Amino acid sequence: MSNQIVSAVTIAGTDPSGGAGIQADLKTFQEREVYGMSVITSVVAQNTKGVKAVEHLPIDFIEKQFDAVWEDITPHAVKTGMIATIEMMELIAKKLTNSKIPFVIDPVMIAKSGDPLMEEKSREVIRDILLPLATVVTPNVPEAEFLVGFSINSQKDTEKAAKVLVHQLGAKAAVVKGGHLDGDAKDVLYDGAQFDYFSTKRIDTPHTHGTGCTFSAAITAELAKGKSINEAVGLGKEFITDAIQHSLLLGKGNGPTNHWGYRLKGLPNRGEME
Ligand SMILES: Nc1ncnc2c1ncn2[C@@H]1O[C@H](COP(=O)(O)OP(=O)(O)OP(=O)(O)O)[C@@H](O)[C@H]1O
Ligand SMILES: Cc1ncc(COP(=O)(O)O)c(N)n1
Repeated sequence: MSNQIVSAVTIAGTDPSGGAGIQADLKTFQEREVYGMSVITSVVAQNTKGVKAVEHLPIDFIEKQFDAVWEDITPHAVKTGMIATIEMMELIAKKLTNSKIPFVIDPVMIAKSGDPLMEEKSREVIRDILLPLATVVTPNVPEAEFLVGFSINSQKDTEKAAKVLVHQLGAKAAVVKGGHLDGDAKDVLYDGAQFDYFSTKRIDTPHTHGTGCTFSAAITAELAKGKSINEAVGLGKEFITDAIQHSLLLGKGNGPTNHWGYRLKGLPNRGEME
């Protein structure tokens, strides 16, 4: 194995309580042995109970962070999470249009707490200007429904949505996550040629704050290492499952996942130990 250091950057909002956003992404990169960097779009006062306030950083300052990373340490992959405004999306499109590195888009729209994280008028813009640049887009069901314009109630709908995300909206591959559907936690990957299914038993827990961020960051880290899309999604799925299985029982609301959960594989979780 070469000793080249693999790096990745996340462009997203913050979570001072550590479970979602930039903080979850950086913890995930670290656990995957990828050097993590970040460009902050919005500072969010939030915790496991919900969002209290949001401040967007000025566009020129977001651009300065972007340039500070890229002029110094070229990342091997990039992901976006919370991008609230049209101006932010236009900046990211300008910066990544000719980029050759894998680009994972987690099209974060509404937090699990129900608080909006993307302005409503921006939703069409992420679809129109960023999706065509994506190596992988990872919507949950409500986000996919908005992007494709029809409701998703079955696996057939999920597959149809994944095809639209690729063939009509221009992503190279799409993972439509089943976290919000009933039954097993089944995610559908479509890469333009075939479907692959990543399914686990649903873990009965309220502690799923930041699951989407963590999953997409793990996929980004594996793409940064040169893994194929299929391998990266499979490894990301294992990582998020262990992180949910061994969640830390922290906070007064929907608690965070455990980014070192994979190291506890096979051991009793904290709930079972009490
Ligand atoms: N209770 C659960 N048990 C097992 N896996 C789950 C559970 N909830 C979510 N997942 C998995 O976690 C990953 C993230 O999916 P989810 O649908 O929760 O994303 P999300 O809604 O975008 O997350 P968030 O907005 O909280 O960051 C997917 O692989 C999904 O299948
Ligand atoms: C900055 C930021 N990005 C993403 C999420 C989504 O996570 P969740 O839906 O679990 O609240 C979040 N809460 N905050």
